[in-house]
Amino acid sequence: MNVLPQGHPPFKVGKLGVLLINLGTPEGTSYWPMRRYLKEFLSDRRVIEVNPVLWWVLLNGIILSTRPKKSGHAYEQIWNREKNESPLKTITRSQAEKLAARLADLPNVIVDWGMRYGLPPTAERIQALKDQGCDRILLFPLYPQYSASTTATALDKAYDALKTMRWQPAIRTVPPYFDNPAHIEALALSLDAHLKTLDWEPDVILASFHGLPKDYFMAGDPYHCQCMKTARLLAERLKLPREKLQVVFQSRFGKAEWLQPYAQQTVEELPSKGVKKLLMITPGFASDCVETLEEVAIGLKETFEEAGGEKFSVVPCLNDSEPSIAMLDAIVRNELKGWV
Ligand SMILES: C=CC1=C(C)c2cc3[nH]c(cc4nc(cc5[nH]c(cc1n2)c(C)c5CCC(=O)O)C(CCC(=O)O)=C4C)c(C)c3C=C
Ligand SMILES: [Fe+2]
Ligand SMILES: [Fe+2]
Repeated sequence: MNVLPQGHPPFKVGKLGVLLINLGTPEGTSYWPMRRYLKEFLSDRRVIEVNPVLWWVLLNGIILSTRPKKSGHAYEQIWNREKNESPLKTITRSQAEKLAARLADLPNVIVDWGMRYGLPPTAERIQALKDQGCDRILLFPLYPQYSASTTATALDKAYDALKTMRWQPAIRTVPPYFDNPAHIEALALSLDAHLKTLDWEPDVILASFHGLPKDYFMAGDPYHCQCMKTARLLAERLKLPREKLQVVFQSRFGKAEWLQPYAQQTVEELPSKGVKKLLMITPGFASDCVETLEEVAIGLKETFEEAGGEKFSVVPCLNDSEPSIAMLDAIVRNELKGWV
């Protein structure tokens, strides 16, 4: 125990924090919670890079009056009613809890989780770790592939919080893990396990990643290349022929060109090319969310069936599965070297 001179302010040190940071999610599906979430998200200059004055007018004049209703409807379909929260939040919390249990043999490690947008805020969780005596913190943005619109903004937000601290903890950040063997292995195990639950063999497996405006790619964002590499390594690991595992990009927002091929268009065209049995996997999402559970599992299923497809299934994201927690555990232990 520290013996402090009289009048010395109390402090705690000697612990190590691991903070999982996910994107964030609305607190409810009705207009105001949806609007609050979308406003914070879509006001981020890392996400929307268009002219700020023009964007302010568009966002406040049009998007925030129409999008909350549309998105709220999508969240309604997938809401975790038992906990009254979005699945992204339920899953991220569980990932942190299970990771903490896996790391229990490491003395002094505290695992926590926070969100870039909404609750719990990253700043609050960094402060909570600091208050518990974490003088070293490993920040772990839960995005396998790096993008300025996800990884960088999550870290910016953490640095904003550090800027306000008199006594900052030492910081490490987890690099993107798109090609980490533990990640590829977890994806392969989950795809294999899912295939075993089907009584049919897919004609094609579509790996669907969240899209990004093409301009961001042209400006040097490595996201596209990292997605392609994840898909290639997964196909190689499973010894799948090249044409069996195809890459598409989903969730296009707005009218600008995004990374192609578009998921919606590809899924619509596949049945006319003889693909009647389709399996989808979403290796860019660490946790199931509205984009995988509603857009893919509900929306793209409908698209495929309406276009003449017969069988459709989606592999769940890695979530809090055993292979996923084993992967997080391996990544964290590697990044903590020299600290533990
Ligand atoms: C221009 C807008 C957007 C960019 C760029 C963008 C990049 C991007 N997003 C993810 C991961 C997720 N996005 C999610 C939801 C979501 N994304 C956008 C817009 C952009 N994303 C919006 C408006 C929304 C909200 C839902 C909607 O209104 O459609 C989510 C899900 C969150 C949840 O609560 O479930 C994730 C995850 C990545 C990986 C990415 C860039 C590579
Ligand atoms: Fe997004
Ligand atoms: Fe590339």
